[in-house]
Order: sequence, then structure tokens, then C-alpha cells
Amino acid sequence: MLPLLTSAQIREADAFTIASEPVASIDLMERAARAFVGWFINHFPDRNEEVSIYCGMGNNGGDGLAIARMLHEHGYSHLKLIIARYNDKSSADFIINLQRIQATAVPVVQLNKGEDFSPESSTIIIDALLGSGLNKALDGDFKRLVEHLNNLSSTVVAVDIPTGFFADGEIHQNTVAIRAELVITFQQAKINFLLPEAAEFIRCWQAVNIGISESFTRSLNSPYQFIEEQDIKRVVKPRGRFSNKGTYGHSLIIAGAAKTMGAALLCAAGCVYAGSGLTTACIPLSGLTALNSYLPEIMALTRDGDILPDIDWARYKAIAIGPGLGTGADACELLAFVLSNFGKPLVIDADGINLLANRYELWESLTEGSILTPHMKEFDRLFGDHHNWWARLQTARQQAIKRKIYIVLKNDYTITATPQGKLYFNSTGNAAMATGGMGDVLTGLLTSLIAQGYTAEEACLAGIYIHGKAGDELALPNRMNVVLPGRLAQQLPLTMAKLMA
Ligand SMILES: NC(=O)C1=CN([C@@H]2O[C@H](COP(=O)(O)OP(=O)(O)OC[C@H]3O[C@@H](n4cnc5c(N)ncnc54)[C@H](OP(=O)(O)O)[C@@H]3O)[C@@H](O)[C@H]2O)[C@@H](O)CC1
Ligand SMILES: [K+]
Repeated sequence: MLPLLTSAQIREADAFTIASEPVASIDLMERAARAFVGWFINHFPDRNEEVSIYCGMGNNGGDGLAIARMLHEHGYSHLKLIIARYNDKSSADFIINLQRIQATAVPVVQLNKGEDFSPESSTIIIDALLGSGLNKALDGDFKRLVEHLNNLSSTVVAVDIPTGFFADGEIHQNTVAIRAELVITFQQAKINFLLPEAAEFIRCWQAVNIGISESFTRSLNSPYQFIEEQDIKRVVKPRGRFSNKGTYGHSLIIAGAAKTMGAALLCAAGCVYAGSGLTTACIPLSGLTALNSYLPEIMALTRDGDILPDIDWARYKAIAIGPGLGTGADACELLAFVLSNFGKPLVIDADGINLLANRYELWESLTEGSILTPHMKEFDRLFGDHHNWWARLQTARQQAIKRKIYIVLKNDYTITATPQGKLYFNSTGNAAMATGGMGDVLTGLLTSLIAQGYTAEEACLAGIYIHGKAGDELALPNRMNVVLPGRLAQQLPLTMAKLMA
């Protein structure tokens, strides 16, 4: 699990590393530049490519100067260095690296306040103007320069952070920042890289290790954590000898309506393929043939109009409610019935969430430890409109603490907010999975894991990771544009087996 730090904490961690390793700050900068150059050379091996390096006068600019020197040493023969002298002060390590680059043959151009830009013909631009020291929105010369660079057709590679992009905090709609093809970022992804506002500015990012103290980083106890495969490998439970279907729990999926049976089927499929010992789907009578022909492994408990089903609560270790359920009075009554009778945590998705948003008194009977799995729109229906994802994150954290529940906020990097106030970012999944029904499979999968004895937190972290990894296994090697949820459900046993190996 990688703690994700804010800019202020990154500065603390840098300072701690410098003092305790110990390493001189100029040598830490040298390490950072070397790590950047290692990646850059792999991506852009052509030494004859024209490369312009735009540097500010802080440490991000200092990195840029060191990078230029190292690329020169690696034989890049068409380098140009542009120093934007827009600030009145420069950092000490910038000055040292300026002296070092001036001792080489790399041409250096100074860009002074208010000056026009000379034509730019380089195919690659390295952005080392501003990094984590950004403390206000860009304006004046920096804004002009960034807009100029964004209008070129060159490929932009940003050092640490695209200039103008805040590493944490709210990203406003009219933000002006460098649009980077690739960001090579130091030590860890910045929190805002993982939120949808990054899409406009960051095509892809790669974190490179520069040896910042891991023990200090962990001691900061950041609420923001990035999930890695090793975390999930520790959580998944292989099946033991002498086990039987009773060992792996009985799940109940309360879902579907006459015209939305697909949601119930996909949810039940996610549950059964993820290994629930028994799965029962509570569906409308009209969906019985569909269920029996889709997956005979799933048992049925039928619902007839607005008559409440006869549920033997003690039989079930886990219950999910919501996919395709509808938001009519009968669905609302059913949710209230389940909330007040099951007595154990529930998994609530889709229309279950919409019902909670409409009927706030239902919150009263929500069992602690329950899991809500909203996408962005459902989340805003529950908790009010948000203007950006940072604000949404803070609400998710506050609500998870206040209500002692798990909120799984679906996103490229799906976020789990826990009652302990942690926000876990998932690291698997891809755009091929963006199809209707994918969330239903996830709900079934989470329910299945709870039935198998995982805690709610383990079920969220492992379930989301497994779901995304199954999608990655299907889409990435085959360059598939779309992965359908039913196919993904079938992949779950293989994905889980790999994580248990
Ligand atoms: N620390 C370390 O050990 C390591 C750090 N590393 C590198 O350092 C980078 C952080 O460096 P940094 O802290 O010097 O900040 P940086 O982004 O260069 O800019 C600071 C300058 O910008 C100014 N400024 C701010 N906002 C502005 C705006 N909107 N418009 C205009 N100006 C603005 C601000 O001026 P001020 O407001 O303070 O007057 C200040 O002068 C980090 O991203 C990484 O690349 C690596 O080498 C690894 C080791
Ligand atoms: K930058």
C-alpha cells in the first residue's frame, strides 16, 4: 500500500530524507533527474530528436537543468534549454545546476518577463517550469507561456507535475496547465493524478523511485492510500481441503425488475463466479426463465408484485440490494424491509442508492459496516452536487466516518472511503470496462467475498482490485476496446487464482 502525500507532506518527506539519510539536496535532485532520464530514454531513444527543455527557477527548473545535462551526456544532440526568468528568486540547487549546464555545449535561451516567444520547432518539450511548489493559479507570463506550449503539436513530457496543475486540492474548471503526454513523477503519484480532472492534463504518468524515506512517509499516516497487488495477495483466501459449499457462504442478490433483469443476472453472475458457496437471486416472477437459462447454478426466490418475499434471514451471510430494482413504491418498501430485518451489513448499489437518496429516513436503519457503491451521479444524488472530485473525496470521507459505512466511489481509480477515514485508490481497470452492467458484476463480487468471510474492508479492496484486474487481463493483451460484464464475470475465477498463486 503506497501512502499518497500532499505537496506539503512531500516537502516534509524530502526534508526528512535529506537530513536523515543523509543526502545533500543537490544530490537528491541529481537522483530525481537520473530517474527521469532513465524513463525518458526508454520512451524516446532517438538521439537526433529535437528536444526543448523549459525550466522555471525553482527546484522543478533545477531538475530540468540536470535533465538537460544528462541527456547531453547520453548523446542527445539537438537539445535547447529555455529558462523562464519570470520569478525574482531562484533556488540554490537551480543555481548550482545552471552553472553545471553552462559548462556544457547545450544552448541556453533566457525568456524574460513580457518577452515574445521565439518559434518552437522541437518535436519533444520537457516541462520543468513549475512542479509541487505551485501556490496559485497561473497568470501573466507563465499562463501565456503554458498556453503557447499547449498550442504546439509537440509531445510534452512533464517533470514531476504538469506546470499549473495542483498536486492536491480542488481543481477549478478554468484551470490553465500544461497538457502532458507523459508525466514522470517523483516517488509517488500525486493525489489529483488519480481524479478525472487530470484527464485533460495527463495522458499517462509514471512514478519513479528517488529514495524518499518510506518509514517517514508511512509515519505521516496519510488518509490517501494507493492499493498495490501485494496488498491484495495478502488478503485473498485460497480454498482449503475438506471445504464444502457451506464453507463459502450463502449470498442473496435482491435485484431486477421485469425490464431490468439483466442487472440481476450480471450481479448474480459476479457473485457465483467469485466463489459464493450458494447464490440465491430474489427476482420478479417474470424473470425466472431468464435466470434459469442464464445460470442454472443460481437459485431463485421470486417476488410477486408488491408482496414482500418470504426471506429466511438467518440463511444468508451476505445480501446485496439494488441493481435494476427500480425506484417505485414497492422497491422502496422492499429496501426498508431488508434494512430493518437483516441486521448485518448490506451491499447497496444502483437503485438501492437512489432510494436512499430519496428517502433519507431509511438511513436510520442502515447497519454499520454496510457498503454503498455509487458512481459519481449516484454519489451526488446521495450527498448533494459537487463541483469537483476533491470535494467529492472529502464528502465521501466525512460520510463514511459519520455513518460508519464503506463508500465505494466508482471512477477510473475507484476509491473506497472507510469508517476509519481512509481513502483507498484502486490501481486496476481500464476504459474497455466502461459499459452498463459492469457495476452490477462488482456488487455481486463484493457480496460474494463477504459471504466467504472477508471483512467489509477486505471485500471492498480485494473485490475492486480483482474486478479491475479481470478487465485488464481481458482487454490489455488483446487490445480490446470493450469488455462485456458477463465475460468479465467468467474471468473472475482465473484472476482470483492468479492472485492466490
Ligand atoms: N524538494 C526536494 O528535495 C526535491 C524536489 N524536487 C523537485 O522540486 C520541485 C519542487 O520545487 P520547488 O518547491 O522549488 O517548487 P517549484 O515547483 O519549482 O516552483 C517554486 C517557485 O514557483 C513560484 N510559484 C509558485 N506558484 C506560482 C505561480 N502560479 N506563478 C508563478 N510562480 C509561482 C514560487 O514563487 P513564490 O510564490 O514562492 O514567490 C517559487 O519560486 C518538485 O516538483 C520536483 O520537481 C526533486 O528535485 C526531488 C527533490
Ligand atoms: K513541471
